[in-house]
Amino acid sequence: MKVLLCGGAGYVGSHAAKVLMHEGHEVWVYDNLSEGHRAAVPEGRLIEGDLHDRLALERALREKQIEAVMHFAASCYVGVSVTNPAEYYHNNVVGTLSLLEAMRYVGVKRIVFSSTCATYGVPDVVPITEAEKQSPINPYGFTKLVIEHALADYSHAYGWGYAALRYFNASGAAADGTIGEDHDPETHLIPLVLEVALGKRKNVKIFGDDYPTPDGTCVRDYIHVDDLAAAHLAALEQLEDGTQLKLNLGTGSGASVLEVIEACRHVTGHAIPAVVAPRREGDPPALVADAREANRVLNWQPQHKEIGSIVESAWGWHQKHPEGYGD
Ligand SMILES: O=c1ccn([C@@H]2O[C@H](COP(=O)(O)OP(=O)(O)O[C@H]3O[C@H](CO)[C@@H](O)[C@H](O)[C@H]3O)[C@@H](O)[C@H]2O)c(=O)[nH]1
Repeated sequence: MKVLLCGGAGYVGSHAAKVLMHEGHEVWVYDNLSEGHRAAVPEGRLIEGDLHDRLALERALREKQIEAVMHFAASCYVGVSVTNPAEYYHNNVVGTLSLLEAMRYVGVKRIVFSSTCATYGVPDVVPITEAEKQSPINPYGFTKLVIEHALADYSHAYGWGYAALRYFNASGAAADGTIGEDHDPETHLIPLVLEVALGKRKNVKIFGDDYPTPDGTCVRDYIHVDDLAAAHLAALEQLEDGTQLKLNLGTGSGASVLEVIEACRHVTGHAIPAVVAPRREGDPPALVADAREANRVLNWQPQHKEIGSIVESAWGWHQKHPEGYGD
């Protein structure tokens, strides 16, 4: 299938591109990437452009005869979304509507959308099923939920087939060490902890140790980025007119901030000093997926089930690329 990956030079998108190409799909990456991230895009597959440039998107869809879109491009920091919501509504809502309009004009009716467990807010029941109420507690989660609603409406009105994949915490790096996680600025826990191991930071801050969790620190469901990529492929292959998939992508088990730091100490052999800091605004105490629906519908199982193996793959990338993509 001919597939356009919006934001395909980013962390999850680049891993999905690799998996799709491996399975014989024709991949095009549409991205307004930074110089260094060119290394994350397969040779000759890049179309440079902005999500807000609807005409450029239409051109890409038409010229490459795209049959389906995967949409990864978004601002994705929970904390920043609280302090700078304007950026989040602009990029994640306005930008995505521009993409959906371009698809509508050109007649592309299949989309796999990167949604998030942040759409659930503070869940009533953990592990979280897809039946949980969606009541985000930060702007990031709201912007993703808005698009989930738009897709349901587009599917109903225009017959689109879509999958909203609610990622839990994407982590790890490709097994061959060629691509990995490099955000600017970096705010994600695992890369930050590994930067301490690399000597790039003095210590890691633990954002709150007084949460109602077993050790007082926040619990998250860390899912390997290659497992996310495999789920995208499976979802793409299921899309038909009117398909509506809303699925949690997680492993089904959680790790606390302290457990992640401990796993990093074990894998790297470094002491990794940690200091307790105040809670970060917008953080729910525990987010763990009930991923049985995705396992069933996509016939998909995560291969990495332990935080240790996820950290190992991330450490492989960080050791080889201490400056990330170098920009
Ligand atoms: O220096 C740090 C960074 C993070 N944390 C904690 O570590 C956990 C994980 O944080 P982070 O890696 O920033 O991920 P989340 O805030 O959980 O958000 C990620 O996971 C979401 C789903 O929950 C995705 O949708 C977002 O895109 C992605 O940023 C949270 O409890 C943070 O409070 C720290 O204690 N210290």
